[in-house]
Amino acid sequence: MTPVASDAPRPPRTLAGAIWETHVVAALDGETDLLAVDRLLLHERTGGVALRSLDDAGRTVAAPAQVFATMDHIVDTFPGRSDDTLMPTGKAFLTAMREGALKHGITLFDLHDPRQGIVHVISPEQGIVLPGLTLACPDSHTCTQGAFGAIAWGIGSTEAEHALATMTLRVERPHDMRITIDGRLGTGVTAKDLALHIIRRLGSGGAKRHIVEFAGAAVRALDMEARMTLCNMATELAAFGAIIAPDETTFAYLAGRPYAPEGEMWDTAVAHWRTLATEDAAPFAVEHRFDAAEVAPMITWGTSPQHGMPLDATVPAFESLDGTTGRADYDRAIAYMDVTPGDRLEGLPVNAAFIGSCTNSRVSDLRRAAAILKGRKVAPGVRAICVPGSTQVKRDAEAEGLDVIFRDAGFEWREAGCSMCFYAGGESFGAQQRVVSSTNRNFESRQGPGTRTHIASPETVAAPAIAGAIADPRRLEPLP
Ligand SMILES: CC(C)[C@H](C(=O)O)[C@@H](O)C(=O)O
Ligand code: SF4
Repeated sequence: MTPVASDAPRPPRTLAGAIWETHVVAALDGETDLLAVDRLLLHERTGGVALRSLDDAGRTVAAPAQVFATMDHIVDTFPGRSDDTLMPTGKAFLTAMREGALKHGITLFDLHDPRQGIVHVISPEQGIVLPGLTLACPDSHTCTQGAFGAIAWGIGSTEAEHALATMTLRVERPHDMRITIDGRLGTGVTAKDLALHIIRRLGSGGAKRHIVEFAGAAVRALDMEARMTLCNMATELAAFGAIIAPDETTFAYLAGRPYAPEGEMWDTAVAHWRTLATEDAAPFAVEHRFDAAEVAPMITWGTSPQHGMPLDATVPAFESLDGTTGRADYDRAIAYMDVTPGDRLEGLPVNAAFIGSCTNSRVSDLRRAAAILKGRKVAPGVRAICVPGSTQVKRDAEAEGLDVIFRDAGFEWREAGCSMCFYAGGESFGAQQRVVSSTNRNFESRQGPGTRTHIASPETVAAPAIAGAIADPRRLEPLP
């Protein structure tokens, strides 16, 4: 028999393209594939709704062992927390999640479970996300988990219901984008600063319908927690997903995690994971290149993550934004944030500082903030809060004594959850309050009606907490 076309050399593939291909169950119409989903993650804010609706339709969960759920978005994070939510009318979400998980045999990391925490923090921590997998979750920051070399993307509740019932999803094939970051980040410059730098340049819609592969020497040099911060912020580029090729850093992080393979299975898995990389000459629809040496500590001045600026710069004039923000949006952002074009942000008094969220609440984030807080005190009148991303992070931080540093400085030390990253938790800083925050979104009223949010790295949040005004962590008053 004449050999068929499969003997023809296969065109080179991108990392995301290769993982995608191995998960196609059926090519549907046009650009849409039916994709196998290896892991489905749920949280109480959207997951309970999906489970209820599945029940109402008389369907069951296809593969409960591949579905994991947590309580994070609306849980009480006050010390010694109640078994409840601070969100008015929120109780129903918790109940639906609990009942649904129990009924369908889904593993739930409930309140008071040592594995509880923000979904994108606990999945890596537990070894649920692994290189080469597809992972979906009804939450927009799911691309955080692409840091492990997985295709991880956010879905809606209706899609979550479909995935629960079939472990497949209809997905429009995203395009490949590569963002290469050459060189090395400077001292005191973090993955968060890098992300804000990229978003400022490409705009908040800059990666729409793309899977962004982060590559280059500066990315290889990041530890897993920093890689997660970078991939997390790809959501603010409107990316479908973000991905980083797995390497020794990835394998070292995953080894021994509860749901990671063990023994011979681990060796087989790592041998496969080592093959997961973009092939030479694989085509990308879009390529961007950045020089890590040009990245400075960043902070946002406006109401979109694309409104970033170097911490020591001045609030940009409209004309300098190169068309990424329209005039009306610019004027509105300036008015809402009560900042003045041409002025520095440094020295602007703040009312609160928040360290937390799936972007920057892992132990390395808390460690770096604590290094600034050690021996110092939060300025009078500033409300300072630290919310570890998971109960495990909290315990690890406490084992190192970080909680003592935060508390001695005058920070509240909370239980794990999304907390004041967004208002749905039911707690707010208040109208016109200026907050520096290690979170990912500075939208109007994101942290409560009228609250003004400046996003930055944990160290750039710690410094204003001490100074009482926006301040550069590299230039704080020296300790006596
Ligand atoms: C509530 C949830 C669906 C939402 C999201 O999808 O991202 C939240 O996590 C957020 O960060 O705004
Ligand atoms: S920490 Fe914030 S951004 Fe992350 S999942 Fe929770 S609410 Fe969304």
